[in-house]
Amino acid sequence: MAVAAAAGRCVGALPQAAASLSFSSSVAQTGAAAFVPSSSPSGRKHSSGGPITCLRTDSEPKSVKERSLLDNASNLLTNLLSGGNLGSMPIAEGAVSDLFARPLFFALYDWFIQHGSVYKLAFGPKAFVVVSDPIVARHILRENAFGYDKGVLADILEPIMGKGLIPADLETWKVRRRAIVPGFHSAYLESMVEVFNDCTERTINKLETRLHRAQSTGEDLIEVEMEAEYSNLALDIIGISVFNYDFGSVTSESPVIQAVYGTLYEAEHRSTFYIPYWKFPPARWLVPRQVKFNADLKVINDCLDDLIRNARDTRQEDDAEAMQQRDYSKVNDKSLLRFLVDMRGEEPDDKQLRDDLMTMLIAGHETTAAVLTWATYMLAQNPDKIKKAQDEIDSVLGERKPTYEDLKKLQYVRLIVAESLRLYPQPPLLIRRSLKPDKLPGGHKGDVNGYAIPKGVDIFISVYNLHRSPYFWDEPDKFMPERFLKAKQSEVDGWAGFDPQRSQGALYPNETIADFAFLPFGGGPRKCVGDQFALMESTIGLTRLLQKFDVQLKGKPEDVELVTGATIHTKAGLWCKLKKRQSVKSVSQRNPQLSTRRS
Ligand code: HEM
Repeated sequence: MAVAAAAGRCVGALPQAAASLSFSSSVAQTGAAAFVPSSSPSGRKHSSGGPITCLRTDSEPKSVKERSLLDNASNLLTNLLSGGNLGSMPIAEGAVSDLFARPLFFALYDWFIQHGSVYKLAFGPKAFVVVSDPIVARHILRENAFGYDKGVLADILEPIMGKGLIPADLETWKVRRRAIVPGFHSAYLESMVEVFNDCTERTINKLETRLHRAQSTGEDLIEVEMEAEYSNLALDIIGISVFNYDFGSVTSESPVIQAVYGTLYEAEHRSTFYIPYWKFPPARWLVPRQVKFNADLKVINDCLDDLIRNARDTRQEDDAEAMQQRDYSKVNDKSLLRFLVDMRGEEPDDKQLRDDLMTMLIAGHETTAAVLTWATYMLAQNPDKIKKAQDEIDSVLGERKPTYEDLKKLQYVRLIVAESLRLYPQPPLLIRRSLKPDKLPGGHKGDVNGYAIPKGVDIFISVYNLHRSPYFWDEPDKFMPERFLKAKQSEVDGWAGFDPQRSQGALYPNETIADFAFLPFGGGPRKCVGDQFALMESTIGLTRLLQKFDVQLKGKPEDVELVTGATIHTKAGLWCKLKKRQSVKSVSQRNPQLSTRRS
């Protein structure tokens, strides 16, 4: 199933009709979308050992002189209605028309370089603050985490995820987070390796079967749309591991799978559309896509309700600690749903459980598919990195599948996943709204007195800007998984620098190591609950692919267009050429350098 294409994913560029109707609320809406930088903003050159390719951009930011009446009117309105300046905070008075000519993400990066790490976006009557600095991000996400909620994002996601962790209000969040986090215990994660391997095996088998068929007609390669393959793989994994339901989407199609993709598509549409017309009750019956969305939601909810009922009927109540000690190799249903239902002392109602499952389905699916897609995209442009990863895989695994212990040794593959998340963070923006007045630190090159923030201000932490910041990364646009092996001294007051020693044994260079300059899974109390899970499944997916195949892009890197919803993905899929790898080297032929380094 060509998911991306079939779903007709929406594009970062915003609908013109909507744009002309209402600009003001649009930024709020689009804030939830991750705006994607295309090629090089402000003439900035992307380099990655090969080009880093993004959307083609057909226009440059407008100078003040070139702004239209609409641009000027919008900026005036902003200053009048949002109280003008937020103290000394720089204002990015962009041209409204810029937004419609190119993805906003470009503009957010340009303004970051122009105005600094914290600036106000002067579009429409509401104030939006864009943060591209680790010191400020650390304040919002960790030091004053409970001074903020999810704001716009929660508004958009609530109809789909209800009171699931992502959009949940603080009270609900505290209760559910306390219940869900213990579910990702080490015995569970270890047992999931088998699920990751089994699901990946289906994808590999499918590709090998296609390749054999091609070989019988004299071809030595196949062309595969990898984004769709990864999307199916991630869906199968999340179904089995979270609620013990096998979508079987790698090999088949079903109404439930269609409904899941339909719902994901709608979530994305809502995050990129200007006017929340779906809040207008008759839209439910009058707008065909809303009719379809509600039908899709019913299919999924019915399916989840069945699974919840079944789990309740077979409940075996136990303490969380006792469940964490279970011998998971003997447990039949290892899913998170089983854990949540069996746990003594937690009695969530069916609606809450359904919201939790739906949240995890959405949070854990597209993100993983996206990181695998961009890792493949970057690797395909860097054959030397493929070779290095394959040497590591051969050395650690030979031809067998990875175990939990092996994952620790597959360091280079894990760093490829991390580096792909640095260049293509999923989601590229974290969204918050201040619940009370706050004072943000000035951050690097900002006001030493900081910035006062009134209650109700919407904040976008641009993870994309953070991850590509020239102030915190050397050669920020270059694909260099090796970068994470070296410590980086800080030259910035208030930032502790990058130091792998700070979190020894971590599966990936986390926010502690990078002191919030690298936030692949967020940071603070609302950090991703599935970070280890996601890192492990992505590492296994990539390892198995590289173990079996050599990968090239089908077309030119620059032809792969980026679009965004909640994640950065491709407009027309990631078409690759897969060739069978020559058989794996024997142990004695392993790359001596690699063996030496490991010993
Ligand atoms: C590569 C894959 C993934 C990436 C890049 C990713 C990224 C993130 C990020 C950045 C956040 C923080 C959002 C914020 O602060 O606003 C988050 C939250 C979350 N993620 Fe993930 N995630 C991934 C996979 C998963 C998986 C596999 C699951 C579940 C099985 C999951 C479940 C969640 C949940 C429930 C939250 C909300 C946590 C809370 O608010 O307490 N994610 N994720």
